Amino acid sequence: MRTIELLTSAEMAEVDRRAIAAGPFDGIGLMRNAGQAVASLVLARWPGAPRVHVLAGPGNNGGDGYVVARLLHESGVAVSLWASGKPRTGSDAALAAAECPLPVHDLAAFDAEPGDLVVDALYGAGLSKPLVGADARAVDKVAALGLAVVAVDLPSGVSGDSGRVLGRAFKANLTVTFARRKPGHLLLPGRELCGEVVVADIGIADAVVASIGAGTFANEPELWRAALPVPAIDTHKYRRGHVGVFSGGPASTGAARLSALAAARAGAGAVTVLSPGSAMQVNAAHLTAIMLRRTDDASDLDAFLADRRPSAFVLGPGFGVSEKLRDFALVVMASGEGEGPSGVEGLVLDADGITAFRDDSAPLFQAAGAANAPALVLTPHEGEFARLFADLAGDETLSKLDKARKAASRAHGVIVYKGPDTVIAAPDGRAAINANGAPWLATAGSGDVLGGIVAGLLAQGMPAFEAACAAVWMHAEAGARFGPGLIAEDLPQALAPVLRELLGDHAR
Ligand SMILES: NC(=O)C1=CN([C@@H]2O[C@H](COP(=O)(O)OP(=O)(O)OC[C@H]3O[C@@H](n4cnc5c(N)ncnc54)[C@H](OP(=O)(O)O)[C@@H]3O)[C@@H](O)[C@H]2O)[C@@H](O)CC1
Ligand SMILES: [K+]
Repeated sequence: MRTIELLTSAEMAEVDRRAIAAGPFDGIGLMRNAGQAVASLVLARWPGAPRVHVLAGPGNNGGDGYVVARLLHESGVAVSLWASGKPRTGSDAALAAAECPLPVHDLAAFDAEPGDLVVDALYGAGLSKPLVGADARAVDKVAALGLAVVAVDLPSGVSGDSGRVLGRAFKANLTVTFARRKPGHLLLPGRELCGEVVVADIGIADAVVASIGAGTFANEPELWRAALPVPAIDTHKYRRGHVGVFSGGPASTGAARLSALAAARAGAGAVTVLSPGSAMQVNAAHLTAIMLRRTDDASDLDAFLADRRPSAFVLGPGFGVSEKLRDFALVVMASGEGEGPSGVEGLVLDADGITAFRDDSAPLFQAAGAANAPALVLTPHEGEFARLFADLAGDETLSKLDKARKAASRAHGVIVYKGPDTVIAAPDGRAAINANGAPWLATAGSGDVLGGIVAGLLAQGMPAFEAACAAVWMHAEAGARFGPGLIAEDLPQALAPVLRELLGDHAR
């Protein structure tokens, strides 16, 4: 089971409540199902483990652990059961503990042999403080012995909401979670500590999950595939959208050309590099399918908007932090003023396009909030995010997900907060976490390509949140498939097979 909603701990608790109210399983019923799912995976994946150590905490995560211990014991596995704290009288966990015939050892005395397996059922959704004392010692001992770990719901110490480690955490080989994944399974460092994540069906109906109206998703094609632009048979190039990419001066034109190529590969019917006069020659020497137009000031841009009806822009890559950049951005964002929409679907601001607004973002964000304004998409990496949203970046209480959401709401735009766990957030509160990235993507010019893909999709009328999510996924997928040796120039070409697969029958 792998559906794309991600549930916070509060949402998961509410799902549990509603599932129990709807039946057929009560709390202990769900817990037995959860324990059964974990025990089955342990038996299937580690059939030869000489001994399984189940570490059980005081809450329902520990309750799952008592079920696992009992089922493995009933299957003939040698099981040692170690407890940290006691289940509360009358709780489901207390019932599960009462059903388990094994002796309970104090976790403080935890010991194991190399080759044994650990089932970590100390803390899950209810993690509320750092692991200390016997819990922390157990983490260290397991690491020192190099034991394989199966985590129940989450590796203990990892926050399901933020992916952060509270004090110390287990590093699992396999994490078995229930009903849906949680943000902490995708956000770093949580994702790395989970190992493989399996989502087990414990009898909670999809309709119950849907009733929560979760707004956080794993960024997978299911989220946006239906919104991908599909060219009609009778299409012509301008109906497939026209992207304008602003070029920097003569010594820094490459970034814009990378964006332009990527926009074209993402399906824009036409792409124009808007170049300062001083860089016309160098751009002309390097462009073939991409058009070129001299654009020195706001009146040149106005003329382009009027003559060529562009539908999306990329501004920032290689441009230089300047007053001119701010002017251009505000001209594009104001292009929706007047009677009806202008036909400009969106503006992607990347790199210098973000930095240029560091000291005065209000006019940009205000323009983005106006009726009929083109969609604003900002694609900051961590450093750029901190320049534009210093207060959010420095707030230790916020997860990366929270930060991106708050920034999107403030900017009235879509935020693509880049990194190995890129978060895409929309001003309406939706957010997605990307997890198909690869280290090869961390290469100069990679971000320019991403900006171009977003604009290429926007230009074809794809809604901004979906366009940003699709672009992030496609960019990562193309990079991951290319693998070692990847440079940014390879990425636009590498998009083609990814797009072909996504479009399926529409690609023919
Ligand atoms: N029907 C259901 O609901 C189902 C739930 N399921 C399972 O339940 C899990 C959630 O259970 P849960 O809410 O009881 O939270 P859990 O993670 O066990 O921890 C809470 C306890 O630990 C304590 N504690 C926390 N951190 C601590 C620390 N660092 N050091 C020491 N103590 C610490 C905390 O103390 P407190 O915060 O109250 O002081 C409290 O006593 C979920 O992950 C899934 O596995 C499945 O069975 C499916 C059906
Ligand atoms: K756990």
